[in-house]
Amino acid sequence: MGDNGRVTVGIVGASGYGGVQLVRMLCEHPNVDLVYLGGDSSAGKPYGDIYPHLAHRIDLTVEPIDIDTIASRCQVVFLGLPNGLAYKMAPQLLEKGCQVLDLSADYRLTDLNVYKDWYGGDDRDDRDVLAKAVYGLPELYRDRILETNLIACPGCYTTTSLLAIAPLLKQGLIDPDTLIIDAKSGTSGGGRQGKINLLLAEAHNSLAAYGVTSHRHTPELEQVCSDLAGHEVKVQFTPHLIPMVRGILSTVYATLRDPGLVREDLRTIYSVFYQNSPWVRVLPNGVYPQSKWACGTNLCYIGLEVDARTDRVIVMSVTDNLIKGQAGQAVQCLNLMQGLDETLGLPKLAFYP
Ligand SMILES: NC(=O)C1=CN([C@@H]2O[C@H](COP(=O)(O)OP(=O)(O)OC[C@H]3O[C@@H](n4cnc5c(N)ncnc54)[C@H](OP(=O)(O)O)[C@@H]3O)[C@@H](O)[C@H]2O)C=CC1
Ligand SMILES: CC(=O)N[C@@H](CCC(=O)OP(=O)(O)O)C(=O)O
Repeated sequence: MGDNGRVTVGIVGASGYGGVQLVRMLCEHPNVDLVYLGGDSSAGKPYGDIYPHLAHRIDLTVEPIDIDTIASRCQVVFLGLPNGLAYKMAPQLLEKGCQVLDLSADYRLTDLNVYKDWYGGDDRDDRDVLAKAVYGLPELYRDRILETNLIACPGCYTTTSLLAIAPLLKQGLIDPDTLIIDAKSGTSGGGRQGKINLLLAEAHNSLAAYGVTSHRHTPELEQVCSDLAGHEVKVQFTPHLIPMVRGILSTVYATLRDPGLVREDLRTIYSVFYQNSPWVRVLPNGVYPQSKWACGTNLCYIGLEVDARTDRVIVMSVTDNLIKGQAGQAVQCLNLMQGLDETLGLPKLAFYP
């Protein structure tokens, strides 16, 4: 941050869903000067032509991606690009002194061989840079985020699910082998670029699982769950596409080690765990979260239940996949990296009732 208390920021991939949420929030951020928007097919277009509802607020044109230009103007750069592009840009930006927040998966997996198994990128060999990346989930890694210049922003399913699971694993309350994550996402989770399954005609009035046993968020979930548990954890993760635009509901099931625990106990444990986390709300007993409550906000709402008949805990967690699940969480990390209050510039109130 400059001596004037302001930070110059650029967004690469500004035309995408993550990009436009970043623009929306950073335009209103009290410490940010948005000075660069970059893109590929959108380069050369005034931003207000791509998103006319923002034309009155932002007067920038999307520029071709040029590292020297970006580094000469920006102290901080957000990369909102498809997987496999950030690792080709981030090392040069870091070298030139920028802080980088990558919204893609490129820096999330700490083992490059695991990354290559799930994402490809056989030419990739940037282990030194990868070693500097910090997983950008502030509720779990706040201290480390304060000390890095490279943030690997988590995926939307992983953010929502890990916030539901973390207290259980960190405190050894469940048998990790029994962990099942059943998650449901709106279609904006697939981004703005056309895909047949995301068409209204395909997704409307329908509900289906996909990536069963093979979704690429599985190794990301297992990496963080293993870190939290202190030993290797395998996760059964099943995502579903549901006919709505924004939001994720993640329902987590696991067997409790102590069958004597009741939901009041767990609620106390969760409330203490998240007492310094302004973006996590643990709901009162018997209240289960609805995805619309988080829509448009950086909040994650968590509801808890215990089934005394099966000795299982059931944790339900909701976020807006584009805000806490993506762009909002990145802004939360920016705030921490700049020594600012982590709530600055982030939406708190949902669109809906
Ligand atoms: N959508 C979601 O809910 C979440 C997404 N993510 C991740 O965040 C990242 C961005 O996602 P999202 O915003 O949904 O993506 P979108 O598909 O909406 O946007 C992609 C952006 O990348 C740019 N782009 C595409 N190809 C290239 C290229 N070859 N060179 C340069 N720029 C390119 C596009 O620019 P142009 O239009 O100019 O071509 C566009 O601005 C992805 O890695 C995604 O996996 C993470 C969490 C949640
Ligand atoms: C509904 C939908 O398609 N969702 C996306 C998840 C978006 C995301 O977080 O992807 P990254 O890990 O690549 O950043 C998917 O399942 O691929």
